Formats: sequence, C-alpha cells, structure tokens
Amino acid sequence: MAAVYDRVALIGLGLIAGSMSLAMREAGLAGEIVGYARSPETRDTAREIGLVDHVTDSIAEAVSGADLVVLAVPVGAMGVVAEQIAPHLMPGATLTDVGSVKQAVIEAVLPHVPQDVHFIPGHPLAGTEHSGPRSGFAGLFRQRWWLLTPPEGTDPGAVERLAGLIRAMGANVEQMDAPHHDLVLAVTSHTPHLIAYTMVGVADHIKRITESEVVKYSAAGFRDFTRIAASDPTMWRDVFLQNKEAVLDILGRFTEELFVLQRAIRMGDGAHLHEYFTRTRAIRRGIIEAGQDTSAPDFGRGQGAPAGPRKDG
Ligand SMILES: NC(=O)c1ccc[n+]([C@@H]2O[C@H](COP(=O)([O-])OP(=O)(O)OC[C@H]3O[C@@H](n4cnc5c(N)ncnc54)[C@H](O)[C@@H]3O)[C@@H](O)[C@H]2O)c1
Ligand SMILES: O=C(O)C(=O)C[C@]1(C(=O)O)C=C[C@@H](O)C=C1
Repeated sequence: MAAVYDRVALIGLGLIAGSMSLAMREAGLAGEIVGYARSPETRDTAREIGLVDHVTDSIAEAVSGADLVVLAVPVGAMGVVAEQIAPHLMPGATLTDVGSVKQAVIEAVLPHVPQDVHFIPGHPLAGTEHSGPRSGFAGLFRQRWWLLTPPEGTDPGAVERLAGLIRAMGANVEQMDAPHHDLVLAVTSHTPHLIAYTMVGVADHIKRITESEVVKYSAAGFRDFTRIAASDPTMWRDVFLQNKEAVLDILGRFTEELFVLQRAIRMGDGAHLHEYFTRTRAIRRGIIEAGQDTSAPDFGRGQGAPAGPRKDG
C-alpha cells in the first residue's frame, strides 16, 4: 500500500507506539518512522531492536518535518510533551495521541497546538498488561476499535487521512465526543481495572492467613485479575487521576450493585442471584454475536508478542 504519511514521529516508545511502528512498517504506511522517548535506556533499546527507522535524542528533531506526530506517553505527560513539541511542528501536520482518557488530554494539549496544525485525539481500544519498547507487536490493533474524538471544526480531510492510516493497521474507526468516550471507557476499561487491582490487593492482604495458597490454587478468574493488575502503574495512576469524575460515577453505581448482591447472598435470595447472572450472561453472548470478541486464536502476534492469555481470552 502507498504511504499515508511521509514522516511519522512517535513520541514515547512503549507498547502502543511500538505496535504502531511495526504495523505501519508491515503495511508500508509511512515513508519514514522516527521515534523519541524521554529515557535514554528506552531510546537505546529501541535502536538495538530497530523498532523505528531512526531514534532521535531530541524531541524537537523527532517532530521536525513530520506530517504525523503521535503522542504515546502516559496521559499525565501529554500536556508537557505538547508544550515541548509545539514550536517545532510543521504547518499542516496532524497531531494525534493514543491516551486512554480524552477530555483531560484535550484540555492539556489543545492550548499548545498551533493554528495550522490539525489536532485529532484518538484511543486504540487494544492493549496488554505489558509495556516498554520490547512489548509491541504488529497485530495489536487488528479487529479492534480505534476511537477518534476530534474537537468541533477539525478539518474532515485530516480526520479521514488519519482514519485511513488506522484502518490500514487493521482497526475499525469510530468518532465520538470526548466526555462520552470517557464515560464509556470508565465502564468498559477503567473501573474493571480498578476492581482487578483491588481484588489482587485483597488476596495480598489475606496471604498471611492462606500462606501461599492464593498463588498455588489460583483459579482462572483470579488469574485473569492478576494479569490486569500487572498493568503499568504509571499509565493507570494517570488514567484514574485524569478520568476522575467518570470513574467515581461508575464506582458509585458499582458499589450500589455490589451491596444489592451482598444482601441477596446474606438473605439466601437465589432467585435474585440467578436472574442477575442470567442477564449478565446475555451481555457476554451479545458481545460475541456482535463479533466484538477478539479473544479468538490467531491474533497476529508477531515476534516480541507477550505470551499468555489476553484479559478477554
Ligand atoms: N497499554 C495499553 O493497554 C494501552 C492501550 C491503549 C492506549 N494506551 C495509552 O497509550 C499511551 C502509552 O501507553 P503504553 O502502554 O504504550 O505505555 P508504555 O509504558 O509502554 O510506553 C510509554 C512510553 O512513554 C515514554 N514517556 C513517558 N513519559 C514521557 C515524557 N514525558 N516524554 C517522552 N516520553 C515519555 C516512556 O519512556 C515509554 O517509552 C498511554 O497514554 C496509555 O493510556 C495504553
Ligand atoms: O487487554 C488489556 O490488557 C487491556 O486492558 C487493554 C485496554 C482495555 O481493554 O481495557 C486497557 C486500556 C486501554 O486504554 C485500552 C485497552
């Protein structure tokens, strides 16, 4: 396929940027891919494994002349990075991000974006518990959603060009407004992660009573929680701090539901529990019928792809 952008600059060289580089390279979507990360160790590793065509030691050099710049750093760092690159962005360039939270990123980045640069925030709904420059793989985005939340008045041509790149990496593109994105993701991703972190924390607290039995007899449900709870602490600290309102809203609703179930268990109300679990099973079946279950066998994991089950596998 013909290149969609001549020079793509990836800022942050972890799971998402690495996977983008490998996916773009596989499909020939970029003339040149340049990368920068704050830590010299990450830059060295990226050079050693040839993750991008060229790793720069200066963030300004990375973005200079790039017609697409991708911010792939923790959401709490987006504003600082935007401020650093702003004077060096090429007129007419597109700036996007891959952050898991959208409204806070827009508030932090938009004030720094020059008038002649198209800012199109985005979020690939794809990931693993692994992070860093060695964790990426070309198939990460295949059959996944990639949400774009362009502010009003964004050039539709620039949005379509970016959407074309994303589709060519194998993902499906949808647009929505940022507050709606943050509420939906609080339900589907952020609060579930918090619950997993909490459950593993509970197991850790009672380990003195159970000795090592929690680890030894780990059933599949708990093992899935531990996979999620192994996700990058910096990334998830930032997600909760930056999507505070929506997560607190969903957490409130979650707690109410939990109390209802707790009461049903105490009262021996089997009918309530059965009816509840029947409803939740229908939701899972609906996801599978809609073709949204991507836990299927061949997920296009290439070299460097993490072993083991996916969260939804
Ligand atoms: N991991 C996932 O499952 C997932 C999925 C979708 C979106 N995201 C989002 O993508 C972004 C990147 O996540 P990731 O999983 O690739 O993280 P990662 O930890 O694998 O990589 C982050 C990279 O950013 C660099 N970095 C951190 N602060 C920086 C700064 N101030 N300046 C320059 N570089 C900096 C780090 O050195 C590292 O190379 C986050 O905003 C996250 O919310 C993650
Ligand atoms: O599979 C995983 O490890 C993930 O948690 C990926 C996951 C999610 O599905 O919640 C996590 C955060 C992102 O912003 C997008 C995707």
